Amino acid sequence: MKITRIRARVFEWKGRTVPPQAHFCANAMDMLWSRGDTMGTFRFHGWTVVEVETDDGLVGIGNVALAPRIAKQIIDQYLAPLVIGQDPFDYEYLWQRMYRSTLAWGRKGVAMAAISAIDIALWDLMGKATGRPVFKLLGGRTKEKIPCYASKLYRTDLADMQREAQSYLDQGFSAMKMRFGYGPKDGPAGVRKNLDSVAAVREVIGYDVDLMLECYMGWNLEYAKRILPKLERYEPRWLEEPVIADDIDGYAELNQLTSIPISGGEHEFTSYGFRQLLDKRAVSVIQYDTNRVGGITAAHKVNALAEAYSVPVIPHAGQMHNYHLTMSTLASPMSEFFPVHDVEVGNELFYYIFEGDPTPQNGYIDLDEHKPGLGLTLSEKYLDQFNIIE
Ligand SMILES: O=C(O)[C@H](O)[C@H](O)[C@@H](O)CO
Ligand SMILES: [Mg+2]
Repeated sequence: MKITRIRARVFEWKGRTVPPQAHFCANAMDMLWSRGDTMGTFRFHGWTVVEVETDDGLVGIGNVALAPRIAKQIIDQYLAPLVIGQDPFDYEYLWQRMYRSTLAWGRKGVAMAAISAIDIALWDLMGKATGRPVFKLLGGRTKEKIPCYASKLYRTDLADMQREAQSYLDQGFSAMKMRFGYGPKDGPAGVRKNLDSVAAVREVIGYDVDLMLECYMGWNLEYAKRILPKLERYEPRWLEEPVIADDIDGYAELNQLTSIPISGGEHEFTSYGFRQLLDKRAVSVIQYDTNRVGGITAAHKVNALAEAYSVPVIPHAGQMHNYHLTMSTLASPMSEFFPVHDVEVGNELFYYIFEGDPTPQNGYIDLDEHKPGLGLTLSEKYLDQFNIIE
């Protein structure tokens, strides 16, 4: 089988979106003196869909959500020429070819996200060519079904957050993740508001349900050191991205500070990046996203590393490209799940572009072992609500 074409299209949402609310999620831009919508630069209202076509008519599907227009340019101008004419089963060679040819400016960020999209498509192709789901090519079924945690609970009015938390309990979830809305710039009053939001959710869900806390890089080391001890009483499953991804020593200091596990990795790339996090004991939970980290080829390597360090892998975002990694290794105990709702931050846009993602039943999802490849198709339902850039 030979690759004949790489088609990268940018899907830009033009449909209705939920207007941003102040303080709905702390983030790295909050550190800067700016007013208005600081989450604006962290919206995923565009997504690049990659289709790898072959000479026997099979088409593999990959995706990338980080800087989709730039990712498309990198794919079209640099990566496609490296893989066209090649055999998708030479995926390690092709991964090295894409990685080493862009090392001078790639390695992390959008170049690695672009490589991820092509790599995911290669694995989809290998599954389709062998008639097996991708997880059966990686390690097979390690779980009867995959536990998942409901992930939204953006910082809004506490009563609304309590109603949302209750709705996840009613759907059978026994784990959920909430977002903090305040950080260093908001002072002691912001600390109080952060603590009040955790108390409010705990009041509804009790302590027999896992609660994860998301900072999305919106704090700094000094602030995190002050608030962490105050959070211990709420027994969080983990505290996520308290500092920026480059502050690995800050992560390591926080991870040793209290009983609260520190998680991260959705903004880290390749097995080299995760080796650093693991060697420094910087995280107690690894959260790469397969459409960023280097695709399935890189994620599979990180899973092996994590297993050797006994650090669990709970990939960012759920979505099919991550579910196959979780199903195929004991190192990954569960998945994130973004509830389906109107387009807001944009993580949920995945459901408007693709069909095939499993719907949770009572807090679990399962993968169909009779569906070859990733098990995704492009949805026709919302095409009129996208501008598509060929
Ligand atoms: O862990 C997550 O789900 C991410 O940090 C979210 O995608 C981010 O958008 C903040 O909610
Ligand atoms: Mg996160």
